[in-house]
Amino acid sequence: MFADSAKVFIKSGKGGDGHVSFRRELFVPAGGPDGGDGGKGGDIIFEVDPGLNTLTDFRHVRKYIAKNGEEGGKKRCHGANAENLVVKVPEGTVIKDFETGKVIADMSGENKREVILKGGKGGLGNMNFATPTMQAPKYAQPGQPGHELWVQLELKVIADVGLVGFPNVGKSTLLSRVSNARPKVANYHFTTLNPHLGVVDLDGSAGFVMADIPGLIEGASQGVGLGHDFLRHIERCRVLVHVVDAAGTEGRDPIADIRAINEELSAYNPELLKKPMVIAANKTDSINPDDPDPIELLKNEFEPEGMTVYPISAVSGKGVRELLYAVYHLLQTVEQKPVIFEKEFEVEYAGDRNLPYTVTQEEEGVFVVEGPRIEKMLGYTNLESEKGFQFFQKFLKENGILEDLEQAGIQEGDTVRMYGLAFDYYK
Ligand SMILES: Nc1nc2c(ncn2[C@@H]2O[C@H](COP(=O)(O)OP(=O)(O)OP(=O)(O)O)[C@@H](O)[C@H]2O)c(=O)[nH]1
Repeated sequence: MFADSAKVFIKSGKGGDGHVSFRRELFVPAGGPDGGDGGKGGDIIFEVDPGLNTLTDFRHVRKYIAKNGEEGGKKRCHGANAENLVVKVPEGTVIKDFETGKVIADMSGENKREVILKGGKGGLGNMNFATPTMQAPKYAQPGQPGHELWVQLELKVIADVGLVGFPNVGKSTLLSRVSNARPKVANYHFTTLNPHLGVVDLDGSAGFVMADIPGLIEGASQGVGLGHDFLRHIERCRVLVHVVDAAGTEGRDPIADIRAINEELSAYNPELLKKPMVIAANKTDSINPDDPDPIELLKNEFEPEGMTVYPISAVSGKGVRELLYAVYHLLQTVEQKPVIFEKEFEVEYAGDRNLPYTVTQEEEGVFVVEGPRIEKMLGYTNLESEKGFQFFQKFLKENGILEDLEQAGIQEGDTVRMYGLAFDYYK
């Protein structure tokens, strides 16, 4: 069974307590303190395992608890550090705080391993606390507690091309025809409960990954039906193929269907409409010749908007090759921006709601901050000045992202472009 989301509990280990003890030696009546330090608690680390492609295992094992550090011992013995607990996830797993929904980590691209919860530090043993005035300290530090959190794991399928369309228009049939994927095909709605991936192989050399994004219906952007679960998968596709039932076999109107789907896409994330789209006008084998030609109608409606219409029959295979080559060529034209660093974060606004922002590193030394209200968060800061840069750093620090950015290599003098609703600013 395929699972693309799971809720799990994670907990890092507590640090071992420091030890209180005194040297006991023959003929040395009052030996000094020799209580050792406690060991560090285990971290919770998430790591990408390229062999995994589902979150199914997390439906069975839902608790991941790292071991505690060992207590310090006498004779200055350092307690053992606990082993870190490494949780293996498929590439494309997004880890969110279950309570707040805030993204903690996105295990995609370069990000293959990330410490999600740090184990507690071990406490210092009493050997550390001897001073000239207090030569026999009877206390040691306790180990620091571990951290615990419920996290939501979500798997974003990374496909080059996404098939979108209402149920029963023939998406599964098309995907199974053109790829090695064999999704279930049946004549009832929501046949396909999982997004299916298929590798489309064109003449053995060129190819791409295509996903059947099932269950997209009106209201999906509000979570109706399988709603958000599937819209999420579309975000990373580079090209979208609208599959419609050109024959209108279930009384569907292909033009209205495409408009409705685009509205759902836009309501979920307006950026989705910027992706290149083509139309696969399916079921041409059952078009009623007495009706007005649906292909012509679709062309007149959508080609002026830049969406090319390809008449196909997924069942007979007619027109499918032309569609695939067109999609392949379109993919070549879409520039794939390598994102070096990407982080989502939220900023409290007007005390009662959080606004979402992202920081992206587009290339060496160029960072982009995007969000709804840039001027509110930074004022009219001039980043060129040292003061401006410090202000920006402070802002990033307060929002918990400076550390990540420093790791990604941000430094004074880097370009920071900021895009907001109110104004665009860049140095
Ligand atoms: N006549 C005809 N029927 C087709 C064609 N393509 C698909 N069908 C039929 O349409 C029905 C639905 O096809 P599916 O491939 O399951 O549709 P889907 O869009 O994947 O549907 P969901 O999985 O519910 O989202 C099936 O009965 C198919 O046999 C075609 O080119 N011509």
